[in-house]
Amino acid sequence: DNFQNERNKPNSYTYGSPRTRAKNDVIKTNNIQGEESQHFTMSDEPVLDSCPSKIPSLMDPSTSIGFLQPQEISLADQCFSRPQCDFFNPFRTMDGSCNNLQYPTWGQANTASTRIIQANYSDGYAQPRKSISGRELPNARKIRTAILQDIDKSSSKNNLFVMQYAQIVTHDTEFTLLKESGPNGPLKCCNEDGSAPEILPKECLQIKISDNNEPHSKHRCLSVPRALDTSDRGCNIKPVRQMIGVSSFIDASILYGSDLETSRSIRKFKNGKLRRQLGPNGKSYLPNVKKATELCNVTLDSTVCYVTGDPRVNIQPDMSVVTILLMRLHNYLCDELKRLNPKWDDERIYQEARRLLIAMHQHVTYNELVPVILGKDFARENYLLPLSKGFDDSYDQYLNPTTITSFTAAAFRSLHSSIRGFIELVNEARKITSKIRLSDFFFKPDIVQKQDNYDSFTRGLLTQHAQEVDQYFTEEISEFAVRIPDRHQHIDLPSVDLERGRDYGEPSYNKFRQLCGLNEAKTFDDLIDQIDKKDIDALSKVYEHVDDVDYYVAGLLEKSKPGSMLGHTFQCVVGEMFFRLKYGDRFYYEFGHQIGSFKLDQLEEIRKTTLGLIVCITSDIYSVQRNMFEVPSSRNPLVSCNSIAKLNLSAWKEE
Ligand code: HEM
Ligand SMILES: [Ca+2]
Repeated sequence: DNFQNERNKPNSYTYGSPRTRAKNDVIKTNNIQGEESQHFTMSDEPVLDSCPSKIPSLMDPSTSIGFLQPQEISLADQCFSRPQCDFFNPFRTMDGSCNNLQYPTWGQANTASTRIIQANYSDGYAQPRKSISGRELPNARKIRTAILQDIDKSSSKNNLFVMQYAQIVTHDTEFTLLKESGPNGPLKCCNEDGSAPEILPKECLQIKISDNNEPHSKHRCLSVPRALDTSDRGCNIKPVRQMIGVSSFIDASILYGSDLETSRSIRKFKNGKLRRQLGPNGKSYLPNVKKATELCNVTLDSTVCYVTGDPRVNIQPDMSVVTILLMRLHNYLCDELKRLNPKWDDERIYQEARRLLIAMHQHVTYNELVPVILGKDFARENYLLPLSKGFDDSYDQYLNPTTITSFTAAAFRSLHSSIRGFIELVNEARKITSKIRLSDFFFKPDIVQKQDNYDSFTRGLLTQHAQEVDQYFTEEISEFAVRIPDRHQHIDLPSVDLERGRDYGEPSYNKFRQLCGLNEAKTFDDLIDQIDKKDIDALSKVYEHVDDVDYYVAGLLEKSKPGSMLGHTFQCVVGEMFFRLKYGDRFYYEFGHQIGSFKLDQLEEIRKTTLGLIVCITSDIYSVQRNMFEVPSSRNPLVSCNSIAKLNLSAWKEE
């Protein structure tokens, strides 16, 4: 019946379909018309990639091994009741439900993630994978300290804004919920004194820190509560799927919330606006939480801890800064829309401003961020770049946009490697005025609204180099990070990332090689096509067998692809996710002829959006570089905000 239908279609429809070829033509035409030179004037000639990493959706099934059986692809849909959809609603729901009218739970918050590759659990259900020898896999912390050390390697041109916008997109599209996290915070899998418990609670994974390996560490145990999954929702699909706490779509749920209640709690209900507080300097900041939560350890009425659509806003100051940027943008758009349409009521202005902000955010994501992360050639070849004119009519209702486990539990976490341990504050003359140590400011955003720090943080994001995405991580997140404020919940982020992959049942690296069109490695030496010899040696020292190697570790060791921050298999899986988040989103801003589509003149205006313009609108910064994800240089000079065309929203004026 119905269930059977949805199983079969995705594969037969997306693999090498005529739609793919049609799109190819469109892209070629654009190139001839010189769309190239528009935003990336400095872009070099295309770099030939001898072994291009395609994304599985666009691969011929004979090249990519589609490991999942068709009937497994949307298995988890059965776990959740079918929401009632309003077919004529031109606006997105808050939780992402009903985006797909046929499969209305796709992408909905608090439903299960989806898999693109067969899970590997040792019991076929939920227990983490073992070595093919039957023994336990090597300890995550041991791998981390052996291979994922702290070595300072700056990216040559990418700035920290790449890191920050990527974290925004992360929180927009994924939120791993932990088992038994309640009023007391997440489950504690280690003793208070940092030692390892004799008997491990069954909802825990545990990373022991061995005496031999690290005699001087004061910790003996890293707590890793397991992720909430379908079994916790009373649904017995096998193997389990982990729950995702936010709407999968790139819909600014970080700002608006992923449920109706949250979204209403942060609205002002006047002229469409979001609530805000005035800082000492008369500028807008997010409002403070009223009472303490797990992620906000407020002690005084005056403690600054922000409330917005997503509770992770306070995790580190730059995350707060960019969320404030989005809030200011929303309220700015409300003013503009109200001026053009004085008759619109609060609800109408709110929804129209939200729709427009999401479109701008998607445009920045696909036009500016995705080409930097994945490489411009890769983005173009895989239809990820926006068109330069006209509507895109390629919405694919059989493409599942739900957050992919391999993306959230491994591939996209690779950008943790781009984090810097010290954050620079920078003045208008682009001089560094101070530096803060990241670990001093986890969950302490009050620094953001002191003096003109907001602008100084933003300039810092624009001028400070990101770290390279490689096997190295700053100790600020591997040694000095905490999961929640003031609870001595020590966390080693790269170790947890690695362990989280096992928690999610991600198979070993070798399977991803095949998924992404590479040969299966029979021996460690076969990894040489992607990984340097010395790193292969390091892998063979910690792992028993090449089939044991974790995807996260090997992916970090892969040489990056031309023009991309990522290696072959991360580029492939991250590319697949961005492809689905575009063509599987009925409300994607470039689509025409959908109930929520923009008018053509509105779309053309949205396409003029750049991150530079948004920063100029929302701050007291007077100049920005054109290519906002690269540090300023003679090839990427600062330009005055006055020279950047303001948005012209006259196309939003109703008769
Ligand atoms: C200082 C900055 C950051 C901190 C402190 C931080 C911290 C964390 C923490 C504590 C987790 C949860 C780990 C777990 O229990 O599984 C996490 C998850 C994650 N982070 Fe970060 N992160 C930072 C920046 C970034 C950036 C720049 C990216 C860019 C892509 C990113 C991507 C992710 C992803 C994809 C996840 C998994 C999300 C989920 O499934 O919930 N993070 N991060
Ligand atoms: Ca979202």
